[in-house]
Formats: sequence, C-alpha cells, structure tokens
Amino acid sequence: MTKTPSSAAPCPRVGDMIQSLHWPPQPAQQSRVVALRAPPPPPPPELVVTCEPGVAQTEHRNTSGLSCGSQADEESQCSDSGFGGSPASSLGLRKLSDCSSVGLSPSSSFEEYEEEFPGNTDRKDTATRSDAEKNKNMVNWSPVVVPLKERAPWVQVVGHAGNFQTAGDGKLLKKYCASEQQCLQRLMDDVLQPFVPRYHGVTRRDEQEYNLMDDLLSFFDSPCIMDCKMGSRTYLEEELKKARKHPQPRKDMYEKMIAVDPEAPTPEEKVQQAVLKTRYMQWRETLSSTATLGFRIEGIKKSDGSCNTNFKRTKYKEEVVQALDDFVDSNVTLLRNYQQRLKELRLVLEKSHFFRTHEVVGSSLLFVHDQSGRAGVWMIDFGKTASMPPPLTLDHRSPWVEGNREDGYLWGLDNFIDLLTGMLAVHGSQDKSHTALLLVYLVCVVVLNWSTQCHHFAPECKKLQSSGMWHESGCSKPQRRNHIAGCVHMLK
Ligand SMILES: Nc1ncnc2c1ncn2[C@@H]1O[C@H](COP(=O)(O)OP(=O)(O)OP(=O)(O)O)[C@@H](O)[C@H]1O
Ligand SMILES: O=P(O)(O)O[C@@H]1[C@H](O)[C@H](O)[C@@H](OP(=O)(O)O)[C@H](OP(=O)(O)O)[C@H]1O
Repeated sequence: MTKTPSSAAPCPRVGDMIQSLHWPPQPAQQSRVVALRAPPPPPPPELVVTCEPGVAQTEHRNTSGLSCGSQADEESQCSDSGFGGSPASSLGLRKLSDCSSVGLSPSSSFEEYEEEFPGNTDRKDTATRSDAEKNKNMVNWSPVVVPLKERAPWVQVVGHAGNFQTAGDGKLLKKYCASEQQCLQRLMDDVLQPFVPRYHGVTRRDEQEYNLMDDLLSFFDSPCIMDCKMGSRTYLEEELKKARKHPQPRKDMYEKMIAVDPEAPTPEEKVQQAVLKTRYMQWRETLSSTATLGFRIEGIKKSDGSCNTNFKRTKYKEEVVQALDDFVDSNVTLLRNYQQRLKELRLVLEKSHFFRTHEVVGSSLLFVHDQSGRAGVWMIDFGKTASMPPPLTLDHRSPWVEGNREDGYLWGLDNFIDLLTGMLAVHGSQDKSHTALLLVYLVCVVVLNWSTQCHHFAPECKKLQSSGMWHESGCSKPQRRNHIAGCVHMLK
C-alpha cells in the first residue's frame, strides 16, 4: 500500500525476492549470497517507539514493550494512486502479479534455494520461547511454530513489490503506512485479534519505517498460500471523490488493461492511452468475481513452489470452485477446516466493534495450509481501511450506493462460505457414490466367490454339469450370470 517509487524494488524475480527477504545468512554463506544475488543483507531491524511527528497514533497501548503517544484521529490512506498514484514509469515496478511466476521451474523453487543456506538451520535458535508464546496466542487452532530449519523462505504471493522484508524471527516488516498502523493497533484490542497477524509496532531499517507484524507463514512447513481480496468494491469513496475533482488518467493501468483485453478501453481512453484508477478498479471488479461474489482470488502459491497470479478473469462460481479445489488438491479435510475457520471469522466479524466502524476496502484473507492438514485464515492489508465518522456504522452486506460506504465484505464472506459448503456437499455425494460402487463391487466379488463354493447345490449348476458345460474352476463366463442367479435363488 505504501508507495515509495524511489525505494520500490523492480518486479522481483523469485530468487531476488528470497534474497532480500531472508536474512541474515551466516557470514560463511553471506559472500555466496552476495555473489549470487546482490545486494548484501541489511542490518537487524531496530525497534523504535512510534511517537515521531507524522506517525499517526490514536491509542495508548503497549505492544512488544513499546508505548505510544496519542494524536488526532486523522487517517491518511496508503494508496495515493489515482490522483497522483504510481507514475506511468512505475509499470512493471508495482505488482508481483505483473511478473507472474506461474509455473516456476523446479530450479527456481523456494525450497531448493533454502537448501543453499545450511546456515538457516542455525537460526532455529533465534525463535525464542517468548516468540513462540506470543504466536501461541494468535492462532486458536494450533500453537505450533515450525522450526526455522524446516521452513521454506517467506513468500509474497501478490501485492506491491518491495513492500516487505522478513525480520528472521517469525516476524515481517511491511512498509510503514499510517492508516494501516492505526488499524493494526486497534485490531489488537478487538475481538478480531486472533484473525489478524499480531502487531509489534513500528520499526526502522535503512532509513525506512515499517510496521512489524507476525509472519503468518512461520506456523507452517512448506505452506500453500492463497490471497483473496474481499469485498464488492476495491477503491474508497474518498478515492472516487478525488478522482472526480482531479482526474489523473494512468498510462500504466491502461497498459495493464489492454494486456488483458485490448477492447476494454473506451474510444476516448484509447486516444488518451490512459485510464482513471477508479475506472480501472471497476473494470477489474466486473472482470473478476468481485462484483458478482464479493471476493476474488488474487494469487495462489502451492507447496511445490509454483505460483499463479493469473486470476484476473476468474469470475464465475465454477471457475472459482475449480481454483479453490486445485488450491486444496481436492482435500476434503482442508476444505472443512477452511469452512470452519471462515464461519468462526464471520461470527467474530459480526460482533467486532472495529469491523462495524470501518470501511474495509482492498483487504485480503490469507489462506495458509500445509501437508500436516493445518489450515489458517487471517485478515491482512489494512492500508485502505478507513474509520467511519461516529456514530455511523456499516453492516457490510448492504449493496453499495455512493455515500453509504458499504464495502460488501460480509456479503463476500457469505458467498465464500456457501461455495465451500457446496464443494463439501459435492465431495460428500461423490464419497457416497464411491462407497455405494465399492459396496456393489464387494457384493459381486463375494457372490462370485460364493458361487464357486455353492455350485454343487444350484440347480443351474447341476444342469450345466449334466450338459457337460461345467468348468472345473467354476462357471464359465457365459453361464456365470445364470449360476449367480441360481445361487441367489437358492439362498432365498
Ligand atoms: N502477516 C503476513 N504473513 C505472511 N505473509 C504476508 C503477511 N502479510 C502479507 N503477506 C504476503 O504479502 C502479500 C501482500 O500483502 P498485502 O496485501 O498486505 O500487500 P500490499 O502490497 O499492501 O498489497 P495490495 O497491492 O493489495 O495493496 C500477501 O498476498 C501475502 O503473500
Ligand atoms: O491487481 P492489479 O490489476 O495489478 O491492480 C492493482 C490492484 O487493484 C491494487 O489493489 C491497487 O492498489 P491499492 O489497493 O493500494 O489501491 C493497485 O493500485 P496502484 O497501482 O495505485 O498501487 C492496482 O494497480
């Protein structure tokens, strides 16, 4: 969300991303890392108390031993684009999805890279007991923190390139964004806390400030990850107003648009070779399932290292179901775990004060599971989450009409849960028909077996014997049906 084009990394290749995110390597390996992928790793992050001017604080609280001051409740959204947003030259710099790593070759798989760094095994010692205990509070299903030596390097599935760094101790640094910081702080005191990465305050590294939070992948071993953007609207009402006041057509978005559908721009946009951000965002919503289902899949990374961010046109239920089924490898237990977790989340969202009083736009649900069958879902990305002026609240289900600020988040979640329920029902009925087929097969085998035992008593067999058509091994194929019928008749 925080866009600092000057410091934004170019669309990272997988290896580069790993290099910049996974540190610090042991000195012995460091030169190898540098030789392979410059630049060298940065120094450890320094925790700072977030009371500097310009760092908005709204609450007195103490996270990770940090105490914070208080300022006016003024939120600045992290996404500035649309009215000055990413310059055209940033095309290719911004999103990981622009350089989709679909079908990464095995040689570029994350796991393989990890093996290049035996030093990583030593770092398991740095995962302290207190960290493990903090993490324990966050997950309400399994308190296991996977030892670092077993962990694959951190992976960013989608989002702004260059926004993240790992802290190496089960924590993650995301480029500082004041409104996101406010949300994360508030969420730590809300019933939603178990569904959000634990927030540890602001930290600085290399002159850049970051929000420090739990790395949700640290609970998993070679995780499969899915990012789903929630809600029926992906831009803030505020963005719409600003775009009307100061329209700033974007060339980069025009290019992203024609890359997907050359016919999408209007004749006017074709002449300008640029589109407004809000227009681009609306087009993305209707092209995908955002407008019809209230959520869309942004990207999926599987445990084999393959990563797919090619979901811009994944719109219809059947397509979404197909992608979800592929994400869980048709594993019914995982589907059930995810359904359960989403139902729990829905119950908590309906009770949450934070949720009631915030317009939640552009936020994602991060789905993570691994081979062990553990599965978790967390809310991430609050850069475009804006508080409502009191006493206004949102129900998150009503359709959006400009001015009501409804975001369709719960409507999307309802649809998501319904899809999973439907998938489970199909798997259930498939299981039943498989069981029925298996039973029929078993009965046939038993009866056939029986038939060879009881042929002496079956009148048909006697007939066959007297006609010389009996085979020593039992009935020959053409007569088998009669034989079985005879046996069954006898049993009656
Ligand atoms: N706490 C976390 N733990 C593990 N992975 C995370 C965490 N937060 C974010 N990620 C990873 O980073 C990706 C992008 O996250 P996020 O949406 O917060 O970034 P962003 O740059 O603000 O994205 P956007 O372009 O949608 O605004 C996610 O898809 C996920 O892979
Ligand atoms: O997925 P795409 O097609 O690449 O489109 C991007 C996506 O909608 C992001 O959510 C948005 O960032 P925000 O959510 O922060 O607005 C970004 O705007 P940006 O280019 O202005 O960062 C878009 O370019």
